[in-house]
Amino acid sequence: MVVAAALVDDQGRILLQQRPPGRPMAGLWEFPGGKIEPGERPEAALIRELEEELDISADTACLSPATFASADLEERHLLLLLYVCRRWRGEPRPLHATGLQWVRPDQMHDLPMPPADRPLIGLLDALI
Ligand SMILES: Nc1nc2c([nH]c(=O)n2[C@H]2C[C@H](O)[C@@H](COP(=O)(O)OP(=O)(O)OP(=O)(O)O)O2)c(=O)[nH]1
Repeated sequence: MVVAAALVDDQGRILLQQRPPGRPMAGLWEFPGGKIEPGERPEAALIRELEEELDISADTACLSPATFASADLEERHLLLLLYVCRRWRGEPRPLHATGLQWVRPDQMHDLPMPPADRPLIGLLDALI
């Protein structure tokens, strides 16, 4: 079970981060987030991941459940809960990622992204 955020800026662009070398799916552009730890609430996990990965602070009230992805991932099954977040404190910095970029949903079709993320693009386009 993974939580991830579509951080949306005032131009309707979404922040993607590039997975670093040496890890599964290296080089692919993903939504910031990560695994929920045992006993952790999903929103708390996402707030923690946003701090760890981007050095930003978000409040639970600003995390809107948007959609989810369900996909087979090698020997496991991935359930990815995607939240939309339009308000946070701080300027995102790539603490874990190779890079960051702000993109409109329609631009995501041209980016290498994890396969599970593909069905989320159209939904985000309609939501934002
Ligand atoms: N964060 C994120 N993970 C995604 C996306 N799409 C997708 O298939 N995944 C997969 C990749 C990984 O198998 C899993 C996330 O696990 P991860 O290893 O990146 O998470 P983590 O930050 O908790 O890392 P760690 O504890 O294993 O170091 O979800 C996405 O858009 N964002």
